[in-house]
Amino acid sequence: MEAPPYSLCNPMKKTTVINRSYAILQSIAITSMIFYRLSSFHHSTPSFPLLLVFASELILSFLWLLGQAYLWRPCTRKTFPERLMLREKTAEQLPGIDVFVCTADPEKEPPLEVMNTVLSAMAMDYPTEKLSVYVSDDGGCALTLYAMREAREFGRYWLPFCRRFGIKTRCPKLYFSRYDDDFAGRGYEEEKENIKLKYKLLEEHVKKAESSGEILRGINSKNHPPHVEVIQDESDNSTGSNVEKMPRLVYICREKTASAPHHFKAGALNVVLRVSSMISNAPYVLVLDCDMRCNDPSSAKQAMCFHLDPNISPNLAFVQFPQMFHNLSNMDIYDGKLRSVFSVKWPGMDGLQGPMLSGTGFYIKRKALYGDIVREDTDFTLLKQYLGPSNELVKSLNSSNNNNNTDITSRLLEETRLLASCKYENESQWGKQVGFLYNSVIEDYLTGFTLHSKGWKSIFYNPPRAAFLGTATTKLNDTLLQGARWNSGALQVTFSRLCPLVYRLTSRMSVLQRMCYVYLSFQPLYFFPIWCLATVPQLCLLHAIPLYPKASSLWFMVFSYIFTMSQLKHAEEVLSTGDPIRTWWDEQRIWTMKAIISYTIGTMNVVLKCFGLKEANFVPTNKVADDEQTMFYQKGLFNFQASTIVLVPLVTLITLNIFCFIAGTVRTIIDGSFDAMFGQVFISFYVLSVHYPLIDGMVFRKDKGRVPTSVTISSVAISVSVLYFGSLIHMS
Ligand SMILES: O=c1ccn([C@@H]2O[C@H](COP(=O)(O)OP(=O)(O)O[C@H]3O[C@H](CO)[C@@H](O)[C@H](O)[C@H]3O)[C@@H](O)[C@H]2O)c(=O)[nH]1
Ligand SMILES: [Mn+2]
Repeated sequence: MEAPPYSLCNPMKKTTVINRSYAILQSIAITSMIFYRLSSFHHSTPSFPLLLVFASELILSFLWLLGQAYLWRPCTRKTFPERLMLREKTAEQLPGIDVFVCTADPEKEPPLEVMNTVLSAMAMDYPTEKLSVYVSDDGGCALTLYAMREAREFGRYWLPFCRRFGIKTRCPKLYFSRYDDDFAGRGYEEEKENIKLKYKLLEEHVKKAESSGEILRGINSKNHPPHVEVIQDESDNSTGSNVEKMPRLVYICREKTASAPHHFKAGALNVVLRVSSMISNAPYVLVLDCDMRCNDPSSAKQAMCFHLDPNISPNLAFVQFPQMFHNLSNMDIYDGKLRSVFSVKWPGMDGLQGPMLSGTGFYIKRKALYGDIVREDTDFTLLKQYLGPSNELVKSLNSSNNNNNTDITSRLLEETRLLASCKYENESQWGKQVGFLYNSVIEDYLTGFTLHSKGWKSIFYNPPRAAFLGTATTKLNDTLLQGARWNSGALQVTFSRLCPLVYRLTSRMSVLQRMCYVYLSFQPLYFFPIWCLATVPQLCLLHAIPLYPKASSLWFMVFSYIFTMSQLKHAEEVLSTGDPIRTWWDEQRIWTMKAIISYTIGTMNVVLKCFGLKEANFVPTNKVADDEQTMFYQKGLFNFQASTIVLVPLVTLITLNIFCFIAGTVRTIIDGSFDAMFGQVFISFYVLSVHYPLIDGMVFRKDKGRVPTSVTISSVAISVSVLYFGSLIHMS
């Protein structure tokens, strides 16, 4: 009899039926709409506004069509780590895992938080000698290094405590804030108090070091030599059997100079990839952002249920866990949890070739990152052309150094300085064909895409207990600017030779899988239809130019069917992922805001970059919560303390819609043209009701989070000019 598998994959049958029926009916409706538009053009030459609206409809339809790929074949998975442990029997047989934790900015990413992430990773439920944790510090900050040393010392108490009492929340800060483990064994209470005191002390140490400022003097985050340090303390040298074994902890600060490009996170990850190959060279790598604490110590074993399954493993590149967050409010007005990505799109792709790489929370096969070139028969010199000048690195490819050599020779440590230097990658294929790719600030998307195009598969695993918990953006400004960075990254890919629409068309990637990739890289294009639909029908309403069929006509049914069904589908999706119906409405709003701000800024950045007017940039998101901002977010209130570039367009559009709605409706009533203008009245009504919080912020709110009066005034001024120019167009 065949042994039971380590994991199961269940197709979501009911969802599939709903999704496909919706897709088919909606395609018929969309085709009819396009037919209606084209045949109406046949009768009379279309006006400019009508052309804009039609172009918008075409773009929306194109993106809609691509989006259906995510819904075609969704599935869910289950793992059985106990079976794995039973079969692999001893810890010896488990493969090594190297955990990479990236940090870049000690102000936005406080070392205390990084330390918590590192501790949670070191405390994972995995054989100690098979686990190494590497911290990549792009900030070159001595405080971070100091915090890592302190963390390791604290780990001596923390790790045994977690193991002894089977604590599930292994991130100290989270644990002390919620104590949700229902353990009450002998000695637990006492130990808990004990360890809590130690943790407080640790926090104090780090805070003191920070406030003394001593440690931060002379640090330059853009210019510093490489520094690799295997963190050790006295107990490491003692051989007593009562000394708790600890996973290895390595601090890496790569060299940076102002003149050499450092390629942001991808560059950092590639350095760690090389350096770790000298030290532990584990066959699997877990990548974590500095705020992504491990929340379930068993995630490594869960991932191994796939990586060690002989039926799945040969072409499996990575197992992606969803990003989840510890600081979400019940009223997540900014969609900080990225619901549609991790509850709909990724499970959908899981039924195809697998989810996209999502930056953090994935277990990836080291070999997959080294690229096709790494085969046994590849010539040594060719390998060096790919991997750069280090012989040691090339040698490491075929050695399965399983992380149990405790002392790393000084020669290898010296080699790591070379591997972490700026010039190392010159004339190699790092970032082009090897490691994490550089063409875009969304290195994850791009790297995952090329892996899939080479035939690798991936798996999405969403376990009952969140495996990792990060910090979600809880400010309007942060959310929209983060979205702008992602979307300029996406568009960078669209405009490059790696554009998923055309790259390696003959590869083994399925059409549906490709559609998913194309969707994300073309998504910034939403900016065009959304801007158009937020202005053109409204201005035309004001000037009594009808853009839609009469409400009483049959063709109007087509338009209202498309709109209603897409809303119902969205609502159905929200409810089926277990969210309240309010989320549907909130998502409508934040999605439009993203289209207006993030997609637009994202597109502008890429255009400016094409003309050499702007450099690609990766400004890390803020991970420090201030009380005021958290208060607004927790209450589900928008915080309009945001930069002008974010606020002015939004407020201007709302002002414009208010004006057009009121004046336009009055006019249609006087003219008696309600039948012809109903569609447009409805659109502006819809815009205003979805974005009511903006009106509230402009007119009624008195608190600090309201829309600043200066913004309202300038926005009113801009909308008046738009109205004026709008009427000029009409006259021409
Ligand atoms: O020059 C840099 C810039 C950033 N980072 C690190 O990259 C991580 C992600 O940065 P963050 O500011 O948190 O960006 P997010 O937009 O929240 O990140 C999401 O989007 C990124 C780009 O797609 C992915 O890499 C991330 O994993 C994903 O969580 C953080 O740990 C940073 O420290 C570096 O190491 N070096
Ligand atoms: Mn982040």
